[in-house]
Amino acid sequence: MHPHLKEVLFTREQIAERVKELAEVVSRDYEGKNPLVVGILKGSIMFTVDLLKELSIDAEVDFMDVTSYGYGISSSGEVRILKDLSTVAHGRDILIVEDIIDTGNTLLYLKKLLTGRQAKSVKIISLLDKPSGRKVDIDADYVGFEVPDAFIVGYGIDYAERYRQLPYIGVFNEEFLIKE
Ligand SMILES: O=P(O)(O)OC[C@H]1O[C@H](OP(=O)(O)OP(=O)(O)O)[C@H](O)[C@@H]1O
Ligand code: HPA
Ligand SMILES: [Mg+2]
Repeated sequence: MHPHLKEVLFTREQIAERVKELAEVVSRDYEGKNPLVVGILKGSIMFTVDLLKELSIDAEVDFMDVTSYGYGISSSGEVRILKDLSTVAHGRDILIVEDIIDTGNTLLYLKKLLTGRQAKSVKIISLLDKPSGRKVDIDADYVGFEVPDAFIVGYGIDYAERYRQLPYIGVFNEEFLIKE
């Protein structure tokens, strides 16, 4: 385990197994459709790629880069678009792929934005859900695991841009917070 982590919550193997299960459910639900799978950068990089590999249906992929945390461990509340979709959302079945829902600010913003562009449907899949963090009323349609009230890192998820490359998911040890 990385020395800046307090504990590992999900191993590489547990994540792979859960991603496979989620992909089976998604493939069943989108049978005969050609969804636009939208990975939200940067946190969902690993989940988006691993999920795509397990889908048994045709799908297209695109990415949006949005951010609201910057270098801290609490949401600024303001969601900023750093990169928009390259694909037209109008009329598409969109599946937003997130790594974690915490306050819900990011997903509420994205769901409103894409619904406003007249997507045919907008659903959300999030690998992790932290219900204790929620500040706005939004939930994912598909969730991999619930996580406790702690700052999570690994498998794409960062603190101050670090730890994204870890193949497992764990709790960040706040003794290693960067002090300004
Ligand atoms: O439910 P919320 O409180 O909005 O938090 C969830 C979002 O916050 C993180 O993104 P971040 O802004 O850190 O960008 P990043 O993915 O590039 O790290 C995470 O990847 C989610 O997108
Ligand atoms: O627990 C978290 N860890 C990392 N990034 C996050 N963004 C929202 N919640 C988290
Ligand atoms: Mg982040």
